[in-house]
Amino acid sequence: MPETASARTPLDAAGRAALFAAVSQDPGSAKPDPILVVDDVSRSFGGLKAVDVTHLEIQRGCITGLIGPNGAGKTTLFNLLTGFDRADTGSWTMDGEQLGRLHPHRVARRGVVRTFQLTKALSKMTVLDNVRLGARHQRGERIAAALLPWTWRAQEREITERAHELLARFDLDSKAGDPAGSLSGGQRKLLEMARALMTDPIVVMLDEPMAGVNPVLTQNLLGHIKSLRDDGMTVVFVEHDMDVIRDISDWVVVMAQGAVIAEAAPDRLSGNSAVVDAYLGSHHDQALEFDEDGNPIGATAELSEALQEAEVQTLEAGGDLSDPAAGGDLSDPAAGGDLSDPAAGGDLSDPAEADTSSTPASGTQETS
Ligand SMILES: Nc1ncnc2c1ncn2[C@@H]1O[C@H](COP(=O)(O)OP(=O)(O)OP(=O)(O)O)[C@@H](O)[C@H]1O
Repeated sequence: MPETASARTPLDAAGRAALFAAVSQDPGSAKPDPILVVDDVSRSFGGLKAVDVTHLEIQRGCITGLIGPNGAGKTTLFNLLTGFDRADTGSWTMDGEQLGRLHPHRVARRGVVRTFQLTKALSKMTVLDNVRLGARHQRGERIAAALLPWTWRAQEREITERAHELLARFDLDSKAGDPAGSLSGGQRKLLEMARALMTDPIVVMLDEPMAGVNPVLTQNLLGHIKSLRDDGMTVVFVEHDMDVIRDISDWVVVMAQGAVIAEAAPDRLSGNSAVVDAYLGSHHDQALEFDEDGNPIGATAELSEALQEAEVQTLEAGGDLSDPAAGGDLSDPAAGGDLSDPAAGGDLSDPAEADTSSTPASGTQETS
């Protein structure tokens, strides 16, 4: 049996920062105490190599954010590591033990669980039963146990008690008897987390836990994710919102086109040229998108955020944004800045050289 997460002492913020102080930003960088280690994992769909990760180490007891443009391979990597899909090549270990090619419930028994981008709550089943389902295959598979009613009855009782505890933890206890389909999007995310915790996991992988969640519940969810780390668990999560990434990640891994292309502490991300290149590269032929108030949305928001960060870092580093002739206004899409040619506006991959100052509108909103 794996060591349970609750048996481990969590690190405080200073301890976590110290852990990463000497870690390099190179893709695949070594961590002081990796819990998950991935080697040469690849997965293709037809001619498309969705995942092609040479080496990746996930630090124990911390929150690692996994970011990357749409289609970068983040969900596919989650699927591979948790047994929901089969890798073409490669291996990965948890605490030195091979996890590759195990079925999801066996991966869960080794202590690695995941949640899904689209929540899988069975809508007609009660909230309580959905959480109880998380305990499937936990211990009840053994034939001897199944033949002894008092054994499984005791186990059923334990499972129900644990499910109630978790529902209380995630503020869902009052909904225990309701059909899961009646929950809001955010409450379903909480339900997913409660279900994932039924096996007392060591590593929790959350696929876009904030997607579709209203801002009030987002804060609540963030608190819950931090509490997993406080309980000694290792968390890996996929997220698009950079504010969320900065708020809760101890370390960030960046994927693009299937590969890990960079790693960094969250406050160093925007200064990483590979990261800015990946976002620019992936969006160069997409139309920019704004809501009716002119605020960037979707991929455009990610791009805008990366560029604004580059701008801030340039200023902090004593750079000069004052020469309008040198570049378009990349921080204010409403001004009609042309993102098509980074070279024309200074090198955005290098904040020290970037010039993101204002110019008159050029009129285009295409990045191609
Ligand atoms: N079952 C599948 N069949 C065919 N192609 C797939 C399949 N699953 C994923 N892909 C493709 O693999 C690539 C990586 O997809 P994946 O969903 O892992 O990316 P992602 O980084 O999670 O993207 P997003 O942020 O949009 O969720 C994409 O081009 C996707 O279309």
